[in-house]
Amino acid sequence: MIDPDRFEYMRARLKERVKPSRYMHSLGVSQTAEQLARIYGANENDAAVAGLLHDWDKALPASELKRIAKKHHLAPKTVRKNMPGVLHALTAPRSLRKEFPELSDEVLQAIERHTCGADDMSDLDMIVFIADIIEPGRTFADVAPLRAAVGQVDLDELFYMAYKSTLIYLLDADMSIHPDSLEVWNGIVSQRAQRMEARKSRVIVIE
Ligand SMILES: Nc1ncnc2c1ncn2[C@@H]1O[C@H](COP(=O)(O)OP(=O)(O)O)[C@@H](O)[C@H]1O
Repeated sequence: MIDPDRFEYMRARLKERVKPSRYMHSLGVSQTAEQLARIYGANENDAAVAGLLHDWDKALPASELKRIAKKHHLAPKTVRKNMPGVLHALTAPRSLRKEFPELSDEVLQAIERHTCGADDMSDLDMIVFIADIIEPGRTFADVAPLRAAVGQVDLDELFYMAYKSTLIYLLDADMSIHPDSLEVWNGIVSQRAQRMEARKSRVIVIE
């Protein structure tokens, strides 16, 4: 359980660090992640904190993000050069660990994975990833079906929908895609196929 005063302190520190619109987005992600955690049975405090701090390094200049990523081997050269937008997620755990030593590995991992995901996402990882996309301030064209699916589909399915919409967005915008994302996507679709298959065989048994 996080101490409310500590949460307030984190909020205040974030407010000093990012621009107002990013701060509002972070509050939205925090609240949405907390709601998702309540609905899907994850730790609500962890979700609120990870959501709040997920964009901690977002305001750092690209040159600084690239320097940190290079120094600590966080991303290959092609990612540092062509997709600097993903670097803030990879660098944040390092600075957050120094700033707030009480943050758990689970929370830091969810922050690290909020942009590109990973092939073994925890429930908390998925919750923060999804909350980043559907928080109330987001106005993407295809955000409505994602919001409508909350609580109607299981968390894996919601993550599948959110990841797919991110990839479609990147393709539509002619943006580079992190090379690991294809592997993540392949894992998502193969696990989904297995879930569908398992569901089908359960239905046959009942019939
Ligand atoms: N898998 C990916 N490969 C490359 N770029 C990505 C990927 N996912 C997101 N991005 C880009 O990285 C940037 C930061 O992503 P993110 O932190 O999720 O979004 P935002 O800054 O809107 O909160 C965005 O410009 C986004 O388009």
